[in-house]
Amino acid sequence: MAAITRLINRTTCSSSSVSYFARRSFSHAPQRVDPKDRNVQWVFLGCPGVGKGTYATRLCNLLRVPHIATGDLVRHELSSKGPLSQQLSEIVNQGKLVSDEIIINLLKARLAAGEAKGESGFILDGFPRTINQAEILEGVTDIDLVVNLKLEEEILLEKCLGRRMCSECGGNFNVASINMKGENGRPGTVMPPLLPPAHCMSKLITRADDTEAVVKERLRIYNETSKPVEEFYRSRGKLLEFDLPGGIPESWPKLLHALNLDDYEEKQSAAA
Ligand SMILES: Nc1ncnc2c1ncn2[C@@H]1O[C@H](COP(=O)(O)OP(=O)(O)O)[C@@H](O)[C@H]1O
Repeated sequence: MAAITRLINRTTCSSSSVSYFARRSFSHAPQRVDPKDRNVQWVFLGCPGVGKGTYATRLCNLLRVPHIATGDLVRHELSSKGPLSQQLSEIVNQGKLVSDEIIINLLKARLAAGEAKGESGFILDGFPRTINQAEILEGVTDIDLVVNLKLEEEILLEKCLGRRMCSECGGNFNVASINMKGENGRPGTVMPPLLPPAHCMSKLITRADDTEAVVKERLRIYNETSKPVEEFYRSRGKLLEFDLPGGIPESWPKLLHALNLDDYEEKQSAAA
């Protein structure tokens, strides 16, 4: 983690110098820690609404690694009303991507804070979202695995519109009830709502960027800008494609199986 923070530290001048540095950093590769001697370094990819945050959080709790979501870093910056917040709110509320430079700075600060606490490993959620970001990451650290979560676009829209957050505890919920019939050999998808406990019910808020127009724009940008990141990792043999079969009870065990972690949960609870 120290190496990634040090190198990202030097990538903050402009997006063109960022990619220049990313390329250069290959020839000055830092000492990379053998995967045996550190925790996992994984990336979660997927369209808005697919559930990256939900599954990444669960895996982070299981594997005891930090969940680093760049969307959370952006929202935290927005709510802090700091110098960047006005600029960020305009970008985010239009469904656009924040510049690579800003996002790298936020990530750098998050990694430095983690490093100070002695964190090891991570699951990145929402980063990288451009080829430039993927190159920067490749220039500074090893990514072991990239999980690409997939769902039908129709479902993604409904799920984004159903997202709710408790303004008090920060818990994430979803009021959408998905019941999509199967057709042409494709199985149907049932995803029951993920309702909050009674004490959160009156405190639910909706993200300002979860309106229909903004979600459609985010999906468009994902397909145009972030989809190539899938190919970036596919060509390096690191991409694990995972079609979500349904809601959490159905998908979670299958995801653990796909990650060769079937017994991990039981072993962890037995050891606790
Ligand atoms: N890696 C990134 N690069 C650029 N912008 C980002 C990145 N991660 C997050 N953002 C900004 O934060 C917003 C919210 O991100 P996130 O919570 O990951 O949303 P989503 O629901 O689209 O997955 C994005 O629409 C974008 O404006």
